[in-house]
Amino acid sequence: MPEAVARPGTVPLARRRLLDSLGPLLREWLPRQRWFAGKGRPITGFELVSATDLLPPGSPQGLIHLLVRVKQPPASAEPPAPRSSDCYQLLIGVHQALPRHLAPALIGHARTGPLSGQTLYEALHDPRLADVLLEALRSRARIGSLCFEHDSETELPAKLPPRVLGAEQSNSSLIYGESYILKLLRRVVEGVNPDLELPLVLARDGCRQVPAPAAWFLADGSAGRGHATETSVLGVMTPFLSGAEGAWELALDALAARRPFTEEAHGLGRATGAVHASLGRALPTVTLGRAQLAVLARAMTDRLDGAAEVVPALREFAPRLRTAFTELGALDPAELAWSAQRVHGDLHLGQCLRQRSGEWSVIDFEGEPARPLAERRLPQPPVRDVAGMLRSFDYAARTLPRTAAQEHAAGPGGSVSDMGSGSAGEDPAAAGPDSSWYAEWAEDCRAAYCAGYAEVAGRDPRADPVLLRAYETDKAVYEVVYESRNRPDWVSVPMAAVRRLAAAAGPR
Ligand SMILES: Nc1ncnc2c1ncn2[C@@H]1O[C@H](COP(=O)(O)OP(=O)(O)O)[C@@H](O)[C@H]1O
Ligand SMILES: O=P(O)(O)O[C@H]1O[C@H](CO)[C@@H](O[C@H]2O[C@H](CO)[C@@H](O)[C@H](O)[C@H]2O)[C@H](O)[C@H]1O
Repeated sequence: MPEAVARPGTVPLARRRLLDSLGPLLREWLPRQRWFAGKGRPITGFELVSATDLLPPGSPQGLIHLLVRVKQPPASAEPPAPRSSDCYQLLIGVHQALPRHLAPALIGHARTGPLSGQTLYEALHDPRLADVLLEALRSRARIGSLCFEHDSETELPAKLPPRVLGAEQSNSSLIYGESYILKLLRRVVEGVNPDLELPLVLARDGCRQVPAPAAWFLADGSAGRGHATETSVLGVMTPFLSGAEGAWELALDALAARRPFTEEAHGLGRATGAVHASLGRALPTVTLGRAQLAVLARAMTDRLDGAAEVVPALREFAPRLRTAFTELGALDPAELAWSAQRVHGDLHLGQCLRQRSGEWSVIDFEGEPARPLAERRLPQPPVRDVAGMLRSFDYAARTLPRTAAQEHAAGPGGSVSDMGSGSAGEDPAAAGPDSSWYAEWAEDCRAAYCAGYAEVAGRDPRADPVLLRAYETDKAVYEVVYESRNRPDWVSVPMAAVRRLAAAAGPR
């Protein structure tokens, strides 16, 4: 079954005709957006799920909130399930003539349909329109099927100056007055979204490692639609940790200065342990029996098989990688110290921020965006997150030497926008004279992280090597697919791990 996306309600005909104006422009514009998940597949059509005017009639400019389903042929053997359409959240500004400062936000000039003659642009970049969202959150507005909410303890100030977060991300974020950050989810799915669900649960449990949601907005499936559908989370606002530094950047800085990162890794392990302890307290846990292990092993094997269809370079390693999953399925559950519980689901260095106080925060509980929501919300052994972080230390240690080599090759003033010419088959980081230093750096981080985790969680992930190896392998396979779709120049990074994990499996 394809994943449920927000279904079209009774969108009036006049509104549906908006697509006559927008469709030709979106066809060009969408594939250029980092957050567009359907890159590399042709767009065969659009379907309007909802269109909501956020400004009153007669305003000199327009702000249309859109949920649009984008029809595309499914990728061949796409794991985990073929999807032929995704629903995206768009905020479209409408102007007669676009002011110069908004030029980079241009989507295009409508030539047909009801907006013919108007200039359409990405409204997040327009401070006046960003303010409309803030006001809606402040006033708990209900506009059409959109429901804006804020936490009852939170008094959101008015007129906070907005700016768009420049970072590469899977969604889009607005920062208001350096006090709050509003993440607008781009690919919208129906149902309880862990990106709001888990931080709310953690906040209620008193977990200090995760910023508590201050406000959010939803598309209420039952409001203004022809038939009841489920609610979809569209945006989540949390306090902005001003001056916080990303663990990914900190790790690369340490590598560049040839400094160890073990103290930081240890702190990150403790923070992960605290988040897991809180989730384990607040939400149900499931004992891992033979049947559960078999299901996990089957799912990992299926994902590997699907991934090998998509990325042919994986095929030669698949038989050996599969042994990690076979061993998982054959584990004696009595020997395992872990239960399954809710976890972060896509933990890596980019999801951890060091506050000015030195404390670590964990963000982005959306899980792996390509997986169906129901799967992302299943209880999992917490080792899954641990494996994600262990992979991330390896990523950092392989990324820095690649970047440095590129800078060197580009010469003074050269660009390093391309992360390397590495194809799936190469491992440039392994070839350099310093490769053992980088490998040790990652190994030390991994050990320090697990030690920090064990101090808080009471269980050392290294005590269950079969479980850990299975999850690391599963993650590396996911990363190969992720990179081949989103950042093909990075594929050699997870491919190096695939090679290492396959070699460690010995003869099949
Ligand atoms: N509460 C916060 N305080 C400061 N920066 C944040 C906060 N939340 C997110 N960020 C910044 O926004 C970036 C993207 O956030 P994230 O939730 O990971 O979005 P996405 O799912 O789009 O990747 C992070 O890498 C971080 O730099
Ligand atoms: O956008 P998200 O942060 O939700 O996660 C996706 O993108 C990540 C990259 O931005 C990707 O992470 C991979 O690259 C990181 C370095 O950029 C590295 O630290 C991670 O270990 C590696 O998995 C993530 O997998 C993907 O889901």
